Amino acid sequence: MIENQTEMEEREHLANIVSKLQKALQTIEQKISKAHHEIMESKKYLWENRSELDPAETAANKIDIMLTIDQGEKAVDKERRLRKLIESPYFGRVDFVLDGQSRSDSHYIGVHAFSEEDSQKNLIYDWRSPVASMFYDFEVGRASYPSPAGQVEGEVCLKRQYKIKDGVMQYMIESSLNINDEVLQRELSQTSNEKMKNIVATIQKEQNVIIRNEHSHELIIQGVAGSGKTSVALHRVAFLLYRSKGTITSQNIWIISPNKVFSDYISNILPELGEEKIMEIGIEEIAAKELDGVCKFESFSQQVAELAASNDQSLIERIQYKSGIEMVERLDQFLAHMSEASFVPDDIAFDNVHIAKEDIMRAYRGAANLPIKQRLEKTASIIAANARDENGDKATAATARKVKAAIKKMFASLNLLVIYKDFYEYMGRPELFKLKKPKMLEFSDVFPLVYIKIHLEGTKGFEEVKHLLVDEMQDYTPVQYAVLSRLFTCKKTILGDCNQSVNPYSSSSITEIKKVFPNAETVELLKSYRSTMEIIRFAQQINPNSRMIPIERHGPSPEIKKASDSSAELEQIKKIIASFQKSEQRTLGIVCKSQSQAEKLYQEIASSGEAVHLLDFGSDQFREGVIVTSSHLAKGLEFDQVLVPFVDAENYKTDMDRSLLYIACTRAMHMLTLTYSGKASPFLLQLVQ
Ligand SMILES: Nc1ncnc2c1ncn2[C@@H]1O[C@H](COP(=O)(O)OP(=O)(O)OP(=O)(O)O)[C@@H](O)[C@H]1O
Repeated sequence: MIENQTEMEEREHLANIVSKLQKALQTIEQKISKAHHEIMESKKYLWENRSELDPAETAANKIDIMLTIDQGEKAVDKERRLRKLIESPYFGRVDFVLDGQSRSDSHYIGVHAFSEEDSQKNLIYDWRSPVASMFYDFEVGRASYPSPAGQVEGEVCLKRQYKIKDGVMQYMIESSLNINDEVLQRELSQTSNEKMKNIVATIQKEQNVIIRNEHSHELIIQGVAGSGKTSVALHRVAFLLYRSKGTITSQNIWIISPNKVFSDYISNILPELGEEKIMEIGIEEIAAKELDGVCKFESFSQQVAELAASNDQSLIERIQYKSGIEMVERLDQFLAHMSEASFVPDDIAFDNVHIAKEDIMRAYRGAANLPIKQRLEKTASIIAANARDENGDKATAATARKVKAAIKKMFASLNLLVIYKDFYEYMGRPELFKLKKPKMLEFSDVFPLVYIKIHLEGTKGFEEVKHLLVDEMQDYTPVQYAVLSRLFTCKKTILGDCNQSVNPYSSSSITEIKKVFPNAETVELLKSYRSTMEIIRFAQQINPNSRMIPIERHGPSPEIKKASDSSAELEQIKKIIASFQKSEQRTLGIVCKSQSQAEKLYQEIASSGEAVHLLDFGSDQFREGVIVTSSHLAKGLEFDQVLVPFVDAENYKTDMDRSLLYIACTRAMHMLTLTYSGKASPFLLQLVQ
């Protein structure tokens, strides 16, 4: 017999669960208040009796207080989960009959688990539990889920989806093959807001495989724009935290985030899923830490801005040379050469101590697996420890020190910048090393230099990190990956889209990334969930390489508006803003090619009294309303409506411009408009009638 078969029965079941959740909430609130009272009382007791208590008693009381605080914090955490469940206890249900049995068991699936206190019966299963995987992976029919004893086989005899808001069921859908789509459609047609949403209720099968992958040491996710890469990666973190409770905490999972606005945008997901935020770090922070005291460097965004503003061929050549996969090989070849050629031993003869250069070389060769500075240190220590005078007596401490110093001087130069310059001499390309200013590197030199530094000095790395997420993988070069692989030896999830590079001269393809991580597993996501079919088809004309498969969701066709001149274009932009302000939509992104264009346009719009926000590299928050920004900063974000201004032939003409235009257009969920004056960009030729 199937329990809660009719909608009426489901509503009763829901009311029953909500009432149990409320009862559990009351109990936990009482616990919290009791813990609070106990802490206050214990502190009062400690204070009032401070002169009579001996140190052991004081310490014991303090430990008691700490334990109560710890229990209180756990209770507060539980309270938060219960409140969330009361709003929406579950979103799915699978009824499963185990092979060999006749009775089915119902499993209601929610963001968190909930069980009855007395009976310990599971009333709601966590979406990450093994049994819940069937909800994402199977329709009605044969199914299985993993268990410690092996795969559990059986039959799903019922699958339902629910939308419950504020404890009230808004709709309930019986599963058939395309039901998933219907719920998904409803979710996708909603307006955006300033934070990324969780997708637990509608995770797709191909996404679920990635989320639950526990075996890959490196997992590379290549996904088209809007395919849910970032969402999936964050749900994967929540899954890994659930599976590794007790061994990994959110402090052990780090994300290399492209900028602070993006970090803010995604910051909600893990707390919504009942986990704490993970640690984040920017690639430039990593470089700054490694190059502290060595030199300063320009930022990646400065490099992108420079390229977007000019077509400096020698700069492009410098960047391309340092961004290819061959760069790692070249550096390895140079480092192997340098560590041998730069060490020129000589015979030592002082204080009656004689050491042959062959012995010094032998010791140096014996320490070949160490970074150069440590290798020299070890060579010097071994030779000094074995140094004997003419009588066969051990060298004195003072002589040993002199021996050590002499050996270290046998290495040509340990100055990092000198060695880096030598690299280009060795390659016969000295013109490729150009400082931005004295002691200020171009961005493309930063990671080759860090790579050399690691070989020279070694690194402690980031041992506390047990899993690393790298988003926007296409924007990192093979040398950057080679550095990351040395600094972070942990498991990694690397995600991005090779069609969304903000700097095609330094972008990496999957093949290149895989050369650094040869054992990585690669998965591809082709279905795009963010934008309507009309927007996706439009974006595909701009970038014909894109293999996006749109999901069947429709909206207005993107519009290209021509203005007679730039001031008429500005008027058009203001009109679009005005009609957005009157609509139900919550976010309008005005996405310019460069940050300087965004700043200028922002000033022009703001000066006419419009409420607009400028997002720049100093911003740390994504907001609702009208936002003016650049493609570079908008990457990873999304807006209900996108307006791309200045799409004229002068502004959008290079490969890099094409990539930036594609990124801008694929930020739109429901509506897209492009404006220009003069001649349209060649990328719009097929689109402008
Ligand atoms: N299974 C899903 N159910 C509901 N919404 C989804 C699902 N997968 C993705 N989405 C939605 O699609 C949009 C794009 O997701 P996300 O930003 O994670 O994609 P992305 O691949 O990282 O995009 P991009 O590379 O273009 O920045 C978001 O609004 C997300 O909520």
